[in-house]
Amino acid sequence: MAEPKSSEFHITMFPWFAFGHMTPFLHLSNKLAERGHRISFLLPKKAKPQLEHLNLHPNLITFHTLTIPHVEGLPPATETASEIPIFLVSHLATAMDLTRHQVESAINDLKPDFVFHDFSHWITEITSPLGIKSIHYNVVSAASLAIALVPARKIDKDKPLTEAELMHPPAGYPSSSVVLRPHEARSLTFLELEFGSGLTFFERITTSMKQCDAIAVRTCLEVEEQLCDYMRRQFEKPIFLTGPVLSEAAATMPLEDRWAKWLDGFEIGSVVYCAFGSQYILEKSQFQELVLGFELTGLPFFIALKPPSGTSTVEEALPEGFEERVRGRGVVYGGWVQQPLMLSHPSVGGFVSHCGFGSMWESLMSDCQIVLVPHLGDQILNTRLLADELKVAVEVEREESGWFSKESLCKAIKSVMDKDSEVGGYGEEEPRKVERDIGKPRTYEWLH
Ligand SMILES: O=c1ccn([C@@H]2O[C@H](COP(=O)(O)OP(=O)(O)O[C@H]3OC[C@@H](O)[C@H](O)[C@H]3O)[C@@H](O)[C@H]2O)c(=O)[nH]1
Ligand SMILES: [O-]c1cc(O)cc2[o+]c(-c3ccc(O)cc3)c(O[C@@H]3O[C@H](CO)[C@@H](O)[C@H](O)[C@H]3O)cc12
Repeated sequence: MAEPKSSEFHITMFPWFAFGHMTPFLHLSNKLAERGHRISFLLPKKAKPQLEHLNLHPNLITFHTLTIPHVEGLPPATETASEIPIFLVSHLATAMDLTRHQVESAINDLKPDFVFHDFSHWITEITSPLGIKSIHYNVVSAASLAIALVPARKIDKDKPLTEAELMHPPAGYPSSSVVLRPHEARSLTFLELEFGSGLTFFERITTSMKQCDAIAVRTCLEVEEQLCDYMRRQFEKPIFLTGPVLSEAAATMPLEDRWAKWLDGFEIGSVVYCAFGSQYILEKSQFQELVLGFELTGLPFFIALKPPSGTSTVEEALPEGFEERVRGRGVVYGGWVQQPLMLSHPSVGGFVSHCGFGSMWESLMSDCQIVLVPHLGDQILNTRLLADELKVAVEVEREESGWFSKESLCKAIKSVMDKDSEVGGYGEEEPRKVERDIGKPRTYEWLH
């Protein structure tokens, strides 16, 4: 009699060389390892020491490093997207494609049951002949995918779409609120640009999603049911939803003492925290307007942002006299903080976010009121999802040029933080959060 097939799988992870991708792939690996599955995680050499502390199951999750070849146009020794400006990432995609023979030899040696991948459109040429299932795991919202990266979005390399055409969602797109406004259409022009040698971003991702055995998305039905259904119809294949898959490693560490002590000095739910993710850098004038907007609220605040362009510290970029005026109630910090722990500190009651997909989930899973200031493509769509479709956040009003004033930021913050306001108003006993209760995320299917 044949041996019964083991229900524990061996899975190879091969994410895009950006921390916004490798980190959620590792969180998913932790969840799968919790269920007894074994993971071989392929990543650039330099990324390994930065991710090791997030590996909660070193007995089951093994890192396999890749040597990233040099590609003309990239600074020497570049291995991840966080080391280069955004306009150079296309060359990093070329470098990723050049690791193909290393990936092929790893897969041949490891013989996994599944390969989870995202930006390697060629992976099925390796997995299919070996009978290995490939899963394209998307770490961005279903909204961002459904509006831009589906077969119904007709993109012809030889006839680029105009901004007006890009603004219109593809045929059958199910939402009238998760859409771009006319002046935002340019945020999708990158779809038609080369991403790696000889193919566009659109071609890379849609080829990968068409050829894989199944698509997975880091989302849940409560938040994106219709959009996931649309994706399933577009690609005519199963869509597996993983839920938000947040880091459990982060929750086990304490918040840095200096920040915990500072926050302890304020009333419950009174401090507004602000951060815009790992990539975006504000212009100096917009940075100054932002901090002045916080000053105007009169509320305690903690801003963790990179120094704006043209400066090397946040201190040198602050407006005249700002530090003295907000001393004791406001911090502007130019370094990295433990965001999930900041959001769960009892004194923090508001989060001003760029709505990157990681921050979007962290804000939804926290008790904070949410104010959104999106900057790039998918952040705008995530913002529309939270503010206009789910109505659990408030978006800061911008001018057509993209500029937001200190007054509009202050107005948005006060609208959610003010006890007497319509959205943020206190009920009988507890502060009433903008309606939000997604409880345990519901997924279509989950890899057991
Ligand atoms: O000071 C900080 C700032 C940020 N963070 C963490 O860094 C992560 C940032 O990830 P986000 O997805 O929110 O934003 P990023 O801008 O870094 O990511 C980018 O790539 C992935 C896309 O989905 C995002 O939309 C895009 O903005 C969050 O998990 C957040 O908790 C900190 O821990 N400390
Ligand atoms: O900006 C984006 C707008 C949009 O509508 C869709 C996407 O999709 C993806 C994407 C991410 C992961 C996938 O498996 C598929 C699609 C985006 O990814 C980002 O692309 C950048 C290239 O311009 C890259 O630098 C960044 O690291 C990716 O996270 C962006 C959008």
